[in-house]
Amino acid sequence: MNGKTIIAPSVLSADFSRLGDEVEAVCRAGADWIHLDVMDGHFVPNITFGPPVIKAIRDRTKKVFDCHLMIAPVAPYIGAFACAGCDIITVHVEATTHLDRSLQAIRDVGCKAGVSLNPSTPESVIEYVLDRLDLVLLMTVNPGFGGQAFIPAVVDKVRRVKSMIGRRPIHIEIDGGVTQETAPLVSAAGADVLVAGSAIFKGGSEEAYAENIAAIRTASDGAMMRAA
Ligand SMILES: O=C(CO)[C@H](O)[C@H](O)COP(=O)(O)O
Ligand SMILES: [Fe+2]
Repeated sequence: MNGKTIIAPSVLSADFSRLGDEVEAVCRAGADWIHLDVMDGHFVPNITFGPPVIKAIRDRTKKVFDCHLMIAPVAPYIGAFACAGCDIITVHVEATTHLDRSLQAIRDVGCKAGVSLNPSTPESVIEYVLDRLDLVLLMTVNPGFGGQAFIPAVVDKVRRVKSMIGRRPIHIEIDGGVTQETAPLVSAAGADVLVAGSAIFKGGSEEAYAENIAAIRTASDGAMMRAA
């Protein structure tokens, strides 16, 4: 995709006791999308929230709800996440036996379809589903927790995915350990959507969120322009 970096704060690092207010604050602070990390304690060793919580915060903003499903099985729940108000639904290739069917099911409920790859998963798994995809999410940490260190080996995978998708209108999203230091690495390699949790919610105030978002945006937009 061409243009400016899309910043998608992960509410995993927000204050859950004030989740609706946090969503409003980070939107006012400059968020483009809201990234929602759904974890089941089975596919990943952590549990977060599901459709009722997403539905409860849906009316706090009109911004895109970017839902990252770290659950297995995932197919039976796609309809519930669409009804809760998600705009993009991303499934892990490692969590679905029938990736093609899951992606089609996401589009059938009117959402954009994404696939996520763990750091060790080769990009070849998406070769035959490119026409069913709106977004590829490349994990730069092992999924399950916020605040982990960025895995630099994935930068090469970003370049390969960029080359695979060619001129198709598919977003490349990076998730895990994104900071103003690591953002330029993936933006230069072709990523256009950056998820960040701890690097955006640090500071705990709307002013801090605005500064944190601006720092990542400046670093990534600069790298994207230099690479163009
Ligand atoms: O999917 C995720 C973890 O599985 C989160 O989106 C990700 O870790 C964001 O948190 P941080 O920016 O703190 O790494
Ligand atoms: Fe995520």
